Amino acid sequence: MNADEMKKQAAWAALEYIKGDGIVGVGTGSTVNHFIDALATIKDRIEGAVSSSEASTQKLEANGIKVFNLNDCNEIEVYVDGADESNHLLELVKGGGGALTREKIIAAASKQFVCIADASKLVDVLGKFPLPVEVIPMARSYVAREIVKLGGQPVYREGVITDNGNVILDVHGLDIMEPIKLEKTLNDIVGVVTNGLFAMRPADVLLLGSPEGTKTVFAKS
Ligand SMILES: O=C[C@H](O)[C@H](O)[C@H](O)COP(=O)(O)O
Repeated sequence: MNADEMKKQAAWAALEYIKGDGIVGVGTGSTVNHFIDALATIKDRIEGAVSSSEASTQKLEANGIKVFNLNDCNEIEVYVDGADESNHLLELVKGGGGALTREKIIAAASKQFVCIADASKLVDVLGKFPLPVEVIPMARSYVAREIVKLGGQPVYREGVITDNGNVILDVHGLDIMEPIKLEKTLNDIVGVVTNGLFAMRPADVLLLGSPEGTKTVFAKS
C-alpha cells in the first residue's frame, strides 16, 4: 500500500465524524483532497463547508459543496485536516502546503479537530519536517535573524506567496522538545503571522491510514 492509498483510507474514515447536518471545517493538502471527494458523497445532508485555502475552496465548489465565510458561522462542530507530523500528544507540524494560518484559525474555531494522515506522519519527537513560519514580506530578513538566534536555520520558500499575501520560512534544526513553548516564542517575533506548530490547539483524534487498516489514535498523556 503506498502513501497516497493510506491517505485516502484515513480521509474516508473521517466521514464517520461528520454526524450533524451543519458546516464542516475543511483543511488543505493531498489527504484533504481525498476527504473532499468523500464529503461530496454526503453533500446533501450537510449545510456546507468553511475552507482553509483557495485550493480547497475550488475543489469543494467543483464538487457542489457550498463554501461559507467563517465570519458568518458559529462554532464549527468538526474540522478535518492533514498534517506533516504528529507526536503522541497529537501536537502537529503543519504548513507544508503553506495554508497554516487559515488552518490554525479554523482549528481554533472548531469543537473537534480530526487529523487524517498516512502512518509515516506519527513520530516520537516533532522536528524532522522543517517547521513552516508565515511572515509579513517586509519582515522576512528580520524574522530570519531572530529564528537563527533561537537555533533554527530558516530557508525562504522561494516563489511562494500564501493566500494571505505573505511569505514562508521553513525552519530546519529547531529543538521541538517543548512544542507549546516554541509555538508561543515564534509567534512573539514581530512580523510572524503564525507558525506551523499546532500544540496550543492539538488534534483531538488522529486517523492513520496503514496497510493493517485505519488506526484511531487519541492523545497519550
Ligand atoms: O499547508 C498545508 C497543510 O498543513 C497540510 O495539511 C499538510 O501539509 C499535510 O499535507 P498532505 O495531506 O498533502 O500530506
